[in-house]
Amino acid sequence: MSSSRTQPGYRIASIPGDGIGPEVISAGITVLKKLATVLGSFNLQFNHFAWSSDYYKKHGHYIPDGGLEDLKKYDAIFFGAVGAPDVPDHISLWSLRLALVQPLQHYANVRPTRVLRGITPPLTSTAASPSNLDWVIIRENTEGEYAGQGGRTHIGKPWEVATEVAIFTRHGVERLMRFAFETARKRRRKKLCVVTKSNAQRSGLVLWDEVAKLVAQDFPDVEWDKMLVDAMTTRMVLHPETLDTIVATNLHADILSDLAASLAGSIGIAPTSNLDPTRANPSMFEPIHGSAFDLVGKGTANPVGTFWTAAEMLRWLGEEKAADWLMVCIENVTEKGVRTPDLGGVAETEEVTGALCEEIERVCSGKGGRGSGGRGREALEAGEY
Ligand SMILES: NC(=O)c1ccc[n+]([C@@H]2O[C@H](COP(=O)([O-])OP(=O)(O)OC[C@H]3O[C@@H](n4cnc5c(N)ncnc54)[C@H](O)[C@@H]3O)[C@@H](O)[C@H]2O)c1
Ligand SMILES: O=C(O)[C@H](O)[C@@H](O)C(=O)O
Ligand SMILES: [K+]
Ligand SMILES: [Mn+2]
Repeated sequence: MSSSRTQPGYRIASIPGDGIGPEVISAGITVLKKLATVLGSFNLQFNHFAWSSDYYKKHGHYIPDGGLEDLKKYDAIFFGAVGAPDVPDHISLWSLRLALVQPLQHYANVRPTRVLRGITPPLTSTAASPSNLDWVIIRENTEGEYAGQGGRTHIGKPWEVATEVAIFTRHGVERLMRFAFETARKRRRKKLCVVTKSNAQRSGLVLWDEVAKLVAQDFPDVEWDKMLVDAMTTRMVLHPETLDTIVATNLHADILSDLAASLAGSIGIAPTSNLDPTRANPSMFEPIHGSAFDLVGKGTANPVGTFWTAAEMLRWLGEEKAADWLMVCIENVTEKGVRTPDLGGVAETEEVTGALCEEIERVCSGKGGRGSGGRGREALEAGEY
């Protein structure tokens, strides 16, 4: 039997979606294929799903009948973004992204942020420097403010009523808190900050706090504290070194994670994993940003968030070493200064992608090394990463 037959193979469903989604997902697939070819230790097979706002305008739905069942046959989902100027945002988000993460029970949304090598964070006068901004935000991803409970009556009348009810279940909060404490425990500093708003939100977020306190009893080795979400923005900007793992509700973490990405350089660099930690369903991986209508077709979308996302996907699939190597190569490229305009550079998406493929060839095929510019495979194998 040839060795290639014994290699692990992964089936990936790619859903590029809208706007810059297809631009960054195409870049991500190019890089993943290059990495798999150069390493030669695993195979990736991509199948494309054309579910998007254009598809919706033609067919009247984003996900066709049986689509969710089809997706369950894959090992992972590689997602771009959804949202188009001529479809209301609540229709597109609820018909595609939320129509995937909720039924697939992706209850843990994981958003790491750190300052990649070579990137100067925008607020250099504050404490947000590479050595002290290294966080992972855990976002509750299936309930809370995104529970979908609410409605409108007397539409258009002066007495119109609209409700948007946040739902917090003990089950939902507890499984998420456990995931957050476990994440904190695996990190070097073993610190968790529980973000809340239990002064104003006196039911759901009081339950949130109580469950955090209960779960904490099972993690005596994790040092944890609690922070109101408004004050948290200040702490993130002025005292980033006091934070490590952060857990917050669906909406709070959505907002805080865009702030985190920008403090580290740009919304264009940060990844997202939508995880079903039970592994009953395939998990979904996407850059943190949306479809960015303003950038479509310009060729300047930053693909780094998607590359980092690709590394997170490989890690979840069990390809830890490949994930580490990919991160080394990504940071060699950012350090070399091949950057898109959001990071102050002049490179286009394709140039960054090409530079990363070259770096993968150089580092991962064993040609790289300490003497040849960026860091290489030897350094990685010596445990320097
Ligand atoms: N997960 C998702 O699919 C997702 C996430 C966020 C927003 N959206 C949707 O995307 C649409 C646009 O939303 P928005 O403008 O609020 O958020 P956005 O993330 O699309 O863009 C916000 C800003 O960041 C910039 N930006 C985003 N990605 C970038 C990249 N890769 N490189 C460089 N700059 C980048 C954009 O140019 C824009 O100025 C809406 O329809 C929204 O609902 C979808
Ligand atoms: O899906 C959402 O909550 C957001 O609107 C989007 O911004 C995201 O972060 O995925
Ligand atoms: K996205
Ligand atoms: Mn968001």
